[in-house]
Amino acid sequence: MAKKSSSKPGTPKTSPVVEAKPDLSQVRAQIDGIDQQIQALIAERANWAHQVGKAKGKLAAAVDYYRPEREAQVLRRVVDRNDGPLSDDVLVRLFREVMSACLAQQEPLKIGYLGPEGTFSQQAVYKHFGHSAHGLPLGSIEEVFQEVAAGNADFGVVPVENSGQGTIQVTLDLFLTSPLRICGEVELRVHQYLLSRSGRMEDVERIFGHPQALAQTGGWTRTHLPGVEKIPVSSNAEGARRARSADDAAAIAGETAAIVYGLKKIAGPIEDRSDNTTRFLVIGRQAFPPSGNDRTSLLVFIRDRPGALYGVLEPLARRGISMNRIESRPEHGHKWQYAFFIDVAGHCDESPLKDALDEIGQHGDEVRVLGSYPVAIT
Ligand SMILES: O=C(O)C(=O)C[C@]1(C(=O)O)C=C[C@@H](O)C=C1
Repeated sequence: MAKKSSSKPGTPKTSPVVEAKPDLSQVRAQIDGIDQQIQALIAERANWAHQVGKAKGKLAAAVDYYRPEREAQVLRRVVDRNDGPLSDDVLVRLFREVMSACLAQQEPLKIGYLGPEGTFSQQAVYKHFGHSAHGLPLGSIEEVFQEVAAGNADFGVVPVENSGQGTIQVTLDLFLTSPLRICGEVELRVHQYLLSRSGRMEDVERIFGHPQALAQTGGWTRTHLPGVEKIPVSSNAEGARRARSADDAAAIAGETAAIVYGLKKIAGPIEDRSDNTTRFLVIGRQAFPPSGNDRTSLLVFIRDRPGALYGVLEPLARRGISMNRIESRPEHGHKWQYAFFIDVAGHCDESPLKDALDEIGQHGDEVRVLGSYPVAIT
């Protein structure tokens, strides 16, 4: 949240007086002047960002110029400086767009996501990389992993968990065999809407939606549309696409899908939980240095012996390293053996996490660092 405080150096002396009715043309003249300054400063910033690019030397592609740890530091400073009236979310969004445009001066990043256009994954891509990145809609989460691994996309954005519905297991399972690294996380507040061609609730006899979307809105649909058929599809956007071509069909999807597929809102937001949030991971081919507030995702293969899991967790707990997630999945090709996905605070190159990982490694359990990355900012 934006912090309220008394004015500080740099606060414009021309802030509008609220008591008297201001003169519209005078106020607009002020805004014109400020816009001119902002534009000049953005151009100056873009020139400096170009210099940074040169300072990095001759690199092969856009992906080589991208620095998520630096972007996180810039955005944290934006939040720290914010005295309102705009919220932290809004300011972070604006500054992300500026950095996205600055980076795209070299060449836009190519980001794979679960398509088609209009999915929440696409929203997560633009939330994290800004609109100067080039989104690449793909057919499945597996394809996102494949295209990043093959170098056809610079990064991928894949859903990993929802605050109400839990883990997206297909994503975790792909990490069991993939060489890719986790380079970031994105949290997206998910608002679901009932959408249709006509916008009339009385026309609806069938509802298309991704199984997660149908589950997130189960309470609402049972109350308001009891007995209506629910048809699971591969993505919310696919549901919107199908609803576009039938009078008696509706889709449950986000606002972006409504715009992309030309549907009207019947109702919404209709998610049962008001804090409905999906967490996405950014996957890439390289590791990045610490940003100052990082999280690390570990994949631990534990051999079948007494106290094996304790042996992994104890060195973390002893050093006061907080763990905010642990999840087990059956190991591929090893019946009744489990792999543990563990998220902990800190960066794997820094103490105390580095020391804990060294100690765990000495027990003979296989510990893979899937990635250390900046904690999501707003
Ligand atoms: O600082 C850098 O390394 C830059 O390339 C500049 C900049 C920015 O616009 O601030 C742009 C892209 C990077 O991902 C990080 C930051």
